[in-house]
Amino acid sequence: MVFNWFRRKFDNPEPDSSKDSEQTVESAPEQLETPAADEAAPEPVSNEVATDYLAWAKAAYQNIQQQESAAAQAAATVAEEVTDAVAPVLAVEEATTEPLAVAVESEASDIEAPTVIISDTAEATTSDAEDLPIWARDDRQQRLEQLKASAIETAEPEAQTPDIALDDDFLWSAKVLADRGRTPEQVSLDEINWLKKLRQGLDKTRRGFVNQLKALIGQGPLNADAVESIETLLLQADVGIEATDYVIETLQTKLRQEALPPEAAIAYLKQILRDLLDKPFESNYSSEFLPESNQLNIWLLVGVNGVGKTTTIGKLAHMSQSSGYKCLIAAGDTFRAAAVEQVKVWGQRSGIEVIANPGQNTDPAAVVFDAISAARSRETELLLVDTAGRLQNKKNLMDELSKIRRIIDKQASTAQIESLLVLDATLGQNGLRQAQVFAEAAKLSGVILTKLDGTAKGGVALAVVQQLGLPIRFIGAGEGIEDLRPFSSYEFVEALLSG
Ligand SMILES: Nc1nc2c(ncn2[C@@H]2O[C@H](COP(=O)(O)OP(=O)(O)OP(=O)(O)O)[C@@H](O)[C@H]2O)c(=O)[nH]1
Repeated sequence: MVFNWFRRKFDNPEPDSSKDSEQTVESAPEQLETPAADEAAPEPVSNEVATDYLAWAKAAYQNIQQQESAAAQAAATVAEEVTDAVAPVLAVEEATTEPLAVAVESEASDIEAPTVIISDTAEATTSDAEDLPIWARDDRQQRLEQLKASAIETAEPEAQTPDIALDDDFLWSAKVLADRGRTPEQVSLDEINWLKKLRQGLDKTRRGFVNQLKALIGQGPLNADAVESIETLLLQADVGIEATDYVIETLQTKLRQEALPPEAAIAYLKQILRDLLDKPFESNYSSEFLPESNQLNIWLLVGVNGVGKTTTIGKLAHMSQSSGYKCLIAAGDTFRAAAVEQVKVWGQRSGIEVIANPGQNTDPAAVVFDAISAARSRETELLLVDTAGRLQNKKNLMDELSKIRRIIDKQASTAQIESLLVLDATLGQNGLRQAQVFAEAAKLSGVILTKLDGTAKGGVALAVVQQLGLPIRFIGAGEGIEDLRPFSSYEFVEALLSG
């Protein structure tokens, strides 16, 4: 099923401290999370709440099954049509066509209605209730059993098994979407898969500091020792000095005014983090970030070598194409010959054309010039420009980037231009140092944070926004083509603190 990642719609926008609490699952309006700053409410803990979320997740799960079945059916129908179309030829060339017909048929039968599996991890994770998020505790095991009994569809013996499991990750992802006002009918497998990935990606950061942080904050009003410990934890997770000071001061002010019960204190902390991540939207930047349809958008990706620019171009191209935009890639990293090949491979994966100059060390600005002309003649909506990360010295790199940017501004003055700095989360604070230089050469307008999977430095997202004043537009949490998605402060903070 095609899912437009740039136009995700939520009834509950990302919570904002100036707004009232928002309604969550329709059937349980009293179970509100994401409370307003001044009326932080506890996370839902009662059995009924967990039951409602489970019921919601089950409905979403069944909906996804249906979507996947329908998609498989549609694919099978197409394959059948291909078989039919091939049939007349078969009659003429009997000897050679028989194997072909078999091949087409087997392709069709490969795409049968999906089997749904309930993962064993659901059981495994319930063995230690203390490890579970609050919303998922209590008699969850029992309810999961009931769900299994009612939700599983019997597998066709030879049917293909898709990657759907009603496990702990699914339930957590479903809750995040439910809290934003989604109905079970609006949930796509793509979103569930991404949220799972995000949650898993932030696992190290969560284990490293968030659990200790929660324990400290949950103790009630902060004394000097607790403040010092929280500061240390935040700095260890690479949240940075400025963002750490902001978090501590805001938290302390609140806790001085009123004693918040542990869950309310955590909810308030979430609010502080979201506000910090969304701060750029208060001034120069729109919270919406998407290519404008039916016109040329140019996204220039810059950053030092190895941070993941080329990979990110490939993932962005795939996501944009599958969200319905006409895309083109400019292979502007002419410094590293392999980078051109690498970006071509990514282009091939999604059937997206790559404009490149076959010569080595050619002028990247010339490639960009050609790509803009090609984009115009092909009515491209999104042109993604890869750039080099390493030149002989910093001055060369910056001169080259300035030149590329000048060409874009001149040749495509009516295009929507975005200049995105790609930062590697595993580098933490160190990665931020180059940002200023790039800001001047490329006129940065946003950040893409890569490699959030497998790092304990996920807190760097907060440092990025606080120190650079730029919004994070996308985050990468894996090497796969679907492992990059638009950034949502709500989802990020939930994965960080309640995953
Ligand atoms: N785990 C993980 N690896 C990533 C992610 N994004 C990129 N990578 C990996 O990071 C490595 C470097 O990625 P590239 O895309 O080549 O980096 P680059 O910035 O284009 O590098 P240069 O072309 O040298 O400037 C590759 O092995 C990628 O697979 C991510 O989100 N998670």
